[in-house]
Amino acid sequence: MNMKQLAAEAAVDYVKDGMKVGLGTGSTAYFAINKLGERVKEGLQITAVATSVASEEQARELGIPLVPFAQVDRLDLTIDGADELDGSLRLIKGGGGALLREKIVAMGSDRMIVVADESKAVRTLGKFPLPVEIVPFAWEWTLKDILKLGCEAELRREGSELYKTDNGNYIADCRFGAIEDPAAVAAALQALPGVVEHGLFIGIANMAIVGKSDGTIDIITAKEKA
Ligand SMILES: O=C(CO)[C@H](O)[C@H](O)COP(=O)(O)O
Repeated sequence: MNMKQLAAEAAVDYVKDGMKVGLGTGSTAYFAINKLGERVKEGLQITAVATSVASEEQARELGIPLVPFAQVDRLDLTIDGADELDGSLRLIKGGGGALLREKIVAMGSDRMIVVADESKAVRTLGKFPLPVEIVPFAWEWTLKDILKLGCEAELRREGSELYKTDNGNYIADCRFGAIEDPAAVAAALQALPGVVEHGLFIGIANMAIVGKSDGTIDIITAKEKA
């Protein structure tokens, strides 16, 4: 079994009858949603919300019951991937462009389980360019502000067009190099008016399940959320 699938399916074991579940986005979350679909067909009773149009479509095709946000206050558990994770369960997310919805859903969940293959586990965040969602209005100014924070950054493209998120915004992919102080970078980005959200997830994940090439998994846990 591939490492992403291994991690994703192990995470689905934590989903129990009656839970409200957040569905992540990306190729690892894909395996989790697929497994959840199988378990729903076998009788598992859950409701779910999705973090992207793609995950919503996948869930709908599999018959996973989706609920409008208006009908749910908090989720029990979100399962989502990551582009990088460190030993303190700090994450870089947004490689798939869904970071804003992913952060809203993860922060509205009692628990977040991150699923990843072993290539995502790093000592220091920052090799993967940090995705930052920015509004299209005056994006040139916002990009200049981001560059002043000491990174190299460029707007993500999709073919000849600028990439647009499910929310109609742009993504600036920012190369800070090794991010020694993720909280400081997060605060600096959040202070910029054109920044909608950044892909640093700090103090949000409770557990990571990492699939390894030898067919085993590593589990990294953090303190429960306050
Ligand atoms: O943050 C994400 C999407 O916005 C994904 O979780 C992240 O990019 C990991 O993706 P994959 O599981 O395909 O490697």
